[in-house]
Amino acid sequence: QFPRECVTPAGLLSGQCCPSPSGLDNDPCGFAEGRGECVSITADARPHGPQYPHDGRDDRERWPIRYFNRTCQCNGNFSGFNCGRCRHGWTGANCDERVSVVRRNVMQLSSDQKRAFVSALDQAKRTVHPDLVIATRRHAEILGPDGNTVQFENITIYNYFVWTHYYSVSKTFLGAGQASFGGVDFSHEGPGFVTWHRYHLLQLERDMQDMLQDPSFALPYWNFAIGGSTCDICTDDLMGARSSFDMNSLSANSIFAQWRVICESVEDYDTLGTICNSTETAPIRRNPAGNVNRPMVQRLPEPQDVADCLQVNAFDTAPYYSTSSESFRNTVEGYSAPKGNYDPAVRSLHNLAHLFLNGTGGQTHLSPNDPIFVLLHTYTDAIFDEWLRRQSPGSATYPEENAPIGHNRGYNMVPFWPPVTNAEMFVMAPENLGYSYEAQWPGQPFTTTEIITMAIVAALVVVAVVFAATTCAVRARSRTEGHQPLLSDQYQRYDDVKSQGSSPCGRVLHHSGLSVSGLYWPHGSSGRSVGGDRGAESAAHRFTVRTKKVASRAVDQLLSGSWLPVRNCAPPPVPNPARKGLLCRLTAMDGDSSALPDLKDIETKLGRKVPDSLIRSLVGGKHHEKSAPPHLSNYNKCCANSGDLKRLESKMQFLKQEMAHLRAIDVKLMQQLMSINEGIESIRWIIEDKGGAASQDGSLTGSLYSLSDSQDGTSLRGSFNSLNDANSDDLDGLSVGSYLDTLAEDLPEDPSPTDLECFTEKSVIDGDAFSKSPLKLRVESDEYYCFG
Ligand SMILES: O=C(O)c1cc2cc(O)c(O)cc2[nH]1
Repeated sequence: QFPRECVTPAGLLSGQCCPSPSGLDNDPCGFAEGRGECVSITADARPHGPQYPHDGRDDRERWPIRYFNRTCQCNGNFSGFNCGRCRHGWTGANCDERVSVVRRNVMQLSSDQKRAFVSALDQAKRTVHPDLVIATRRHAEILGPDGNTVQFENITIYNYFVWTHYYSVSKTFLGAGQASFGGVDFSHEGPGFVTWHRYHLLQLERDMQDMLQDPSFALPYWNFAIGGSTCDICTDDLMGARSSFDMNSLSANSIFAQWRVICESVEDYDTLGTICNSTETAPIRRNPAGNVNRPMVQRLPEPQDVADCLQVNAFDTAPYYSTSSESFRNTVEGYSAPKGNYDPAVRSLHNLAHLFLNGTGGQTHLSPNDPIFVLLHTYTDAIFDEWLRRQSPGSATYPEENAPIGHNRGYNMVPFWPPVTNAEMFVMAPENLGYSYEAQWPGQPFTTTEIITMAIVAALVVVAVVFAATTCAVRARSRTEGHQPLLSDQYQRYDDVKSQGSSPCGRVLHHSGLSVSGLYWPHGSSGRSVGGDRGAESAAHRFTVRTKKVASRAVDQLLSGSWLPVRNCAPPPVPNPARKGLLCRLTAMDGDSSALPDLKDIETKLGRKVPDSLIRSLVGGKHHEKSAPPHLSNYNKCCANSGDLKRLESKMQFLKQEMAHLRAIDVKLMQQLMSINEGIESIRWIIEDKGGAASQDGSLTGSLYSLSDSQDGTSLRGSFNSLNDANSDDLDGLSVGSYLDTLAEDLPEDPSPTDLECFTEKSVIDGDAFSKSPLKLRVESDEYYCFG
């Protein structure tokens, strides 16, 4: 906590700690070289939160004024208790060269790197700190019984790391015979949690760099958010496996089995007012996932917890304590649920990782004794740094006052020396502190902008698909019509195609209303709105509902190949044999020319030619397929009779009906186009409104997948259902990619028309769901599209 050279009786009495980096007298803080000067310490005097009601009783109040009130203030990038070194991130004789280290995932280190790291920790555990010593008595007793024997002692680099943590969390001693006050914590349960531990790690890293004489040494991190109940770093090449003999101990093959903890005598500290010293006692205890009394701490945090936590925007919220809700700090610390809501029963992220260790690492006054602490906290710091990177908060984001004692922005963090405030650590590490993390962050839900972009792209795809399908259908129809005038031509039903045995899809086509209806969006049928609200639909809601319907059916139909029949099932182009040949055939029917109409006469009356298809149909009706090619001259021999004329009239009547039906289909097509247009308008509405359905949940899950649909007809491979089920949306939380993966897995590689036909019949037509579905009506209606 304090430089060795400052803790003399004279130094303590003077309250000044301004050593010289060169060891020269009268050169405090390297003043002669322009490094720094000795100045009065500014201690935070702003009000702290109500948690601590014992002002004046604790040595840590207004740190470090109780011990020293003057320190070195260093110029430029000079730093350290005597301005003899550089600020973090700088190096060189003049501290004007940038330097940075990379903290990496400990699991991804090579065997040699792991060995080097473990060895470095062990060396730190055995190497006396070169500069700092620790107080072993409270300030009131710091000069010893004789008033001249300072109560400080040396401590190793690693134990100093342990001790500082202990000192920051220890209770306030209120006097012999009185219970110590535990409602105080200078490094936890407040905004300073992240800044305090950041500096704590920086100091250890720097001390180890000096010890190793390796400025590139970087502390690795443990990604503890891996879920499950396995401690992956608890192996003998890293932090120590479990002992085969004692499940609470470390394997004898681990170097850490030799370590002994400090600061265990918490009873003494609290009742006698003593302070932890450097005396090592018992081995480390650890039993990962072994707390049988608390199932909640038997599993590590999940990756999603980190993603969720990073989505919490506010750094901290009043009362800036362990009860804060919607606070990033309280969430990463682990007193809130990962999404930020405070729940006293919850332990998540950092806290959960501590408690998971279930032993030395799970008790605040002891936890750094387990070296896992280092890795656990570097990862916590990495999350903090990622949050800083995403949010780019100004210093004002950090509360200036009313945080628990020790946690205000300007408070000097206890018990570090030289004084360093929380604010100084509330900065992005790569730019300001000379280190960065090589880390990948779990996927996050989509931002509003991303959702809008995806909605637009999805809508455009749907529009393109619908247009393509429509064009295809129209082309197929026009091919059928052979570019002949509708009124005078036989319009060939797809049923006919099937009956001619030309397409196995014929039956499917007959039931095509199922999917054709899916392309229509009657206002009255959009049914349930999000969350079951049956109130008036907003434009955004209509858009999302429709986007979902169309997208789901488009995906279903495209993936199942049921749109392919637009190509496959379109009636094959009617061969266009020479008209002359056809007429000849008419006259060659067993010589029964009286059975045939006088087509030429009819043509004259109508003022136009009799369509080929009609002629063909007349020929077919007579079943004279094998007739020899007739000659046109024979045609003139044909005589009309009234029976034929009646047949012709009824044919024409039928054609008129068909025409009317076709017009109805054209109207429906127009309706589709209008609906698409409406969808586009809705998108525009969302973009202009900036709120809308897309931001209701702030995620794709919320805006696209939680859509509802009143139409719950069964669909091919069930994908229709999963997209449309209003009440149990199985897709919540799934990505589009994984949903499509699922679809793709479900589908046969090459769905044949026969598959489709069978499926349509069994699952759709006969199924109970179908009989209840409003789609049934459409299935029964005549449609000419091939949407299966
Ligand atoms: O109970 C907790 O939430 C808990 C335990 C524990 C131990 C530790 O060393 C910490 O730094 C935090 C902490 N929280």
